[in-house]
Amino acid sequence: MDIVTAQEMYERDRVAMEAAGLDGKMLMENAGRAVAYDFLRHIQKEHKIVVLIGAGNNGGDGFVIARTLLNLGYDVEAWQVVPDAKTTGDAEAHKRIFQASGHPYRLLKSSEDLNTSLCRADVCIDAMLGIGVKGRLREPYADIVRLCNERSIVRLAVDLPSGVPADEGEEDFEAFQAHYTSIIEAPKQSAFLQHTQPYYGEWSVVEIGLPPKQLPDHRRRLWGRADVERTLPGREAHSHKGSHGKGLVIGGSRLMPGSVAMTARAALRSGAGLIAVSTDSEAIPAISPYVQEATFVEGENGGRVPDLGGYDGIAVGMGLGRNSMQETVVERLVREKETPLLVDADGLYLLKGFLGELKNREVPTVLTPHPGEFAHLTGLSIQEILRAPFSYSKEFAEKHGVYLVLKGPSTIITGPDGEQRVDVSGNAGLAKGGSGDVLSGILLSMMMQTEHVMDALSNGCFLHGSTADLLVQDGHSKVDLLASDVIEGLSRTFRTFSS
Ligand SMILES: NC(=O)C1=CN([C@@H]2O[C@H](COP(=O)(O)OP(=O)(O)OC[C@H]3O[C@@H](n4cnc5c(N)ncnc54)[C@H](OP(=O)(O)O)[C@@H]3O)[C@@H](O)[C@H]2O)[C@@H](O)CC1
Ligand SMILES: [K+]
Repeated sequence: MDIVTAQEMYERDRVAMEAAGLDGKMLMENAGRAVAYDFLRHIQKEHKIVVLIGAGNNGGDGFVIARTLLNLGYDVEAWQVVPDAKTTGDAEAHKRIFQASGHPYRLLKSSEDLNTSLCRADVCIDAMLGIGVKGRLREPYADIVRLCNERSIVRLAVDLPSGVPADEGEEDFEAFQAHYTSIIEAPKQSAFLQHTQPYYGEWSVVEIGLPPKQLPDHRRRLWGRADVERTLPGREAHSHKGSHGKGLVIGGSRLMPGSVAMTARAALRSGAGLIAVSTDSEAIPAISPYVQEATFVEGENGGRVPDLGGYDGIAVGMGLGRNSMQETVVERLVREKETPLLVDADGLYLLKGFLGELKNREVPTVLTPHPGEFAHLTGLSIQEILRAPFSYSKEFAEKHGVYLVLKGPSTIITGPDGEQRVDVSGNAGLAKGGSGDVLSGILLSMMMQTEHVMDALSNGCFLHGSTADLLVQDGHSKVDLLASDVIEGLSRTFRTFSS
């Protein structure tokens, strides 16, 4: 499913109209009806429903929604919150159809009148502003949004909660706080940002009849279960351990043996054929009982860099430490040109001095920062990154020729050519030490089993997050879930794909 900016959404509508001969009124009818039927899951016949209608096309959708619900026998009061002269074009045409169907609407004169209606209502549908919003809400919208947010009422939003910008980059706004949003045709960037996503509540997407084959490909999409089903590699009957990749995990230290142990075990649990661990010799006794299947290479302790030949993939950085000897290891790995490399945690910290050399690598380099680590790599603040993660990821990945996995509740995976995928699986149970180490192991394993790196990374993120989701549905809670539980839970997720 594509993720769009406001501009890209307008472009899609334009293409649908030009290439397929659809017109704006038709699309509005499709949108309003699809949203109205989508809302039926959240409303009941005895509910009193208020539909708030703005001046633009989002308001036009509101007239279609109100008419559809009234035709179905629901108790609906339609409120146009702007003077009549403000509604024009397709929205005005649908207002006429609404009236011709025998339905009256109310015009907002004062917010007290509306407040009286809201006091009696059970459900409020926000069809005031959608992707056309610019800047902070003006009156009367700001006042109405405050009234709605204060009331204990079911709040449903059409396309976007009014006031929420469609695109990333905007921080100064006030908005309708929806319990549920019915998004038209494609989710907008703001459905995935930490500061805007909470305004959507739960959401899903309704289809309005745009011709999929003619639409521009903006190369930014949500990666879901169906995509994983399509691209996850199977296991051939005649395969052997060498067929699924021989990986090297470099990291861990005497005081931090667990991280690298989890990476190695997660890689094996997600299908890697062989895993070697290069670590401080003093850490080996702590790691080996946890991953009996791994072999060991005496590692960077004392400045020794392990022999890097013969591996299909290398992951470095988990529990590695940050001193000059470890920096030498990272430097050498960056200059090594034959093996795909994944860099995480301390490895990212040490990588900063060698960013300029990444472009020279001839095989994939994958960086897996959380926003704090990405801030260190870019010199930006965490807040700046969270405000515009799509743009900063794209800029960085293209500039350095790397794959970037920016971790978070919505993980953004960006390729060196700027393609982006978003994974929203997972839950707050993953906000614990060790989660990143486990993800690195899964990603290393996926990279060794799938030639298409974007698919490997997207699938790896999905396996990690959806395992955590499965575990909190059955057996665990978000409080007690440990990163190591996710490793052991991977088998359950794989079994859901086994056919
Ligand atoms: N064919 C299509 O395109 C389809 C579009 N569809 C639907 O249309 C929606 C997009 O419609 P849109 O472009 O008319 O924008 P919309 O969100 O209604 O807002 C425009 C109004 O907002 C006002 N306004 C702006 N900022 C403001 C502020 N800060 N505070 C207060 N007011 C502000 C602005 O006023 P102005 O600045 O012009 O005075 C103008 O009146 C989209 O989300 C989807 O729901 C579907 O029907 C499918 C087909
Ligand atoms: K809205």
